[in-house]
Amino acid sequence: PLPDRDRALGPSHQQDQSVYEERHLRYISPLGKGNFGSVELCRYDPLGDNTGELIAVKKLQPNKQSNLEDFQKEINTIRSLHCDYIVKYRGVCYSMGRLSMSLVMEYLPYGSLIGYLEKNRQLVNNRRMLLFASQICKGLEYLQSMRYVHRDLAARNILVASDTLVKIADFGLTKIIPFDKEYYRVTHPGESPIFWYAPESITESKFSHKSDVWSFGVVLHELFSYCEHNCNPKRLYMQEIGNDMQGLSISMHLVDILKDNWRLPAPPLCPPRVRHLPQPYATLRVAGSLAVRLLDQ
Ligand SMILES: C=CCCn1cc(-c2nc(Nc3ccc(C4CCNCC4)cc3)nc3[nH]ccc23)cn1
Repeated sequence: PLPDRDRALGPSHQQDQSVYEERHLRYISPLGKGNFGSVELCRYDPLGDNTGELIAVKKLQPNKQSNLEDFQKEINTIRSLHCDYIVKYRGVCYSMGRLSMSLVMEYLPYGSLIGYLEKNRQLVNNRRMLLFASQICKGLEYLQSMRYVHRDLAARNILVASDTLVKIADFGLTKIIPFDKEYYRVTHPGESPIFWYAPESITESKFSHKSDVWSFGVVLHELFSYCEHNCNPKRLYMQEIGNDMQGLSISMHLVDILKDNWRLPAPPLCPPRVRHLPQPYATLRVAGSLAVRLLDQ
């Protein structure tokens, strides 16, 4: 491609580009589905010569129960986040005469952590796994410093920027904790990823920094299971709950076994020093420093 100086949009202009014109957006391929929308790979090519940058564009799913208001909250959330371990906001693209809008983000070439671990299992050793875990910790710690609760932390929502960098993505369920409280209570649980939820999130719809730390624990399990689909959290919990549903809802069965202190079994390949992490670490700072200390061993 042309050297930066010859491109109409210099790197600095591209960096703080905030409005993308739909007419210069070239659709390339689908990237995935998130909360409230689908994400596509596009090239923003104002010169029309294929030298434009690759971007990830999240479009609002028109039919789903989501609405433009929630999507705008998601855009405001991601726009306010500036952290190496959180996917970067690039701007917005209006269409249908500002009636509809899309969220433009940096494109992370390696995709979600699930696909990456399944494909690169040999490449990723425990040291690399702990590096990823410490990066997710740092991203979550930054979110906590901004009084955000992510509420949907799971390997499917972690993206891989390179062989040594992962980032937290998809802020569709993220909420700000009110200044006078320690938690956020959700009114409409919607389609909840209950197998990543802390007990109080299931029983009282309460979400806090501590419930995000619980979900981080489930992500650690996914990491050290290499995201193998036959030992993902949902499958392991459903096996433990058994098929004797006795009419009780799955979430009530799940809360029962958690209250009986049943926990996801440590993955077979999980190194002993990670297996016996002190339970439960109260804050991410502890979790993060644990991961870093384990790295240095
Ligand atoms: C967060 C999860 C829910 C929503 N979501 C977000 C994205 C997303 N993806 C990517 N890159 C990407 C790169 C390659 C592949 C491929 C596809 C074909 N098969 C192999 C893997 C997939 C994704 N960059 C992004 N930037 C901002 C968002 C975003 C995708 N889904």
